[in-house]
Amino acid sequence: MSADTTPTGAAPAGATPAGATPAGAAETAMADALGRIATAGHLLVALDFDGTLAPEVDAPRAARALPEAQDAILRLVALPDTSVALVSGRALDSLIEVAEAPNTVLLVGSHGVEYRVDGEAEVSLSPEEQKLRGALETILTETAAPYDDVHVEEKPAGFALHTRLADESVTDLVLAEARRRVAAEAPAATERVGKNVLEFAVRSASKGDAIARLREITGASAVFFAGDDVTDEDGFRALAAGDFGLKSGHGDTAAAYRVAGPPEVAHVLDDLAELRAHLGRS
Ligand SMILES: O=P(O)(O)OC[C@H]1O[C@H](O[C@H]2O[C@H](CO)[C@@H](O)[C@H](O)[C@H]2O)[C@H](O)[C@@H](O)[C@@H]1O
Repeated sequence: MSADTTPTGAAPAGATPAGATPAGAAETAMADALGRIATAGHLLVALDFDGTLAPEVDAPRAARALPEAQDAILRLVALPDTSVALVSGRALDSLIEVAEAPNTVLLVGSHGVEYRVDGEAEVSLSPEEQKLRGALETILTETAAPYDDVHVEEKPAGFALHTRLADESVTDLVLAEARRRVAAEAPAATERVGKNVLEFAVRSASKGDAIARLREITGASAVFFAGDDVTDEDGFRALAAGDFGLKSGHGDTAAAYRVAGPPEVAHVLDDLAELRAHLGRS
């Protein structure tokens, strides 16, 4: 395998393998597992976007998948009995803008709230959800307003507070104030924590729900899922025996395998596309 793995260990999905296995053994175990999943009867390749396909950048609209990752996705989605899905925390419109993916790639936005699976997607909120979303908008825009380096991202079912550009003391203040007001004024909201982002939403769907739904829609016999952030852990926990979970970067994880970041994820996808194109399927 050409992927430059940072071997934090290999273990069944659901385990936390960090540091459990010597470097060479982990790399071999990962190569073996990739070889096995490449032969799945119907393979679903589900991929997080930011921090997995695309390196992190300060402006969310500027994020793009690495060219090698984009190329591997196009090769995978062109293979028979192979589905590719992007499973992102971004609003679907934002994902469509940055991912530049063909229509054959399935898209899941807002951590499992929005789907582009068969035609146009639309999120229709109930009156109660609209009211809750309105309360969240007020709370988060008022909380961010005093700070130039904090911005609010609008999503169909919620809002995200971005603090990447703020210093630590401002970040601490803003997050505490947002949580205090949401607890008091919008307690039904779902909180999601990510890298320099705190989101509140009116729906509690997760990437685990998305993996389960995509597995059903595609009829996949095995799932490959790669992600980097806290919310991707729901996706890793939805994997089963015979699936393949790949963590991008540092942090505790339920994924069985880990690489250093987006360039290494792209190498693994390249290997997977190559293997699946040339191996028979089971
Ligand atoms: O599930 P993902 O596809 O990983 O989306 C998670 C969040 O990604 C975006 O924010 C993150 O990436 C930005 C661009 O690199 C970065 O500036 C920000 O600090 C990160 O949190 C997106 O803006 C969010 O809506 C997603 O929830």
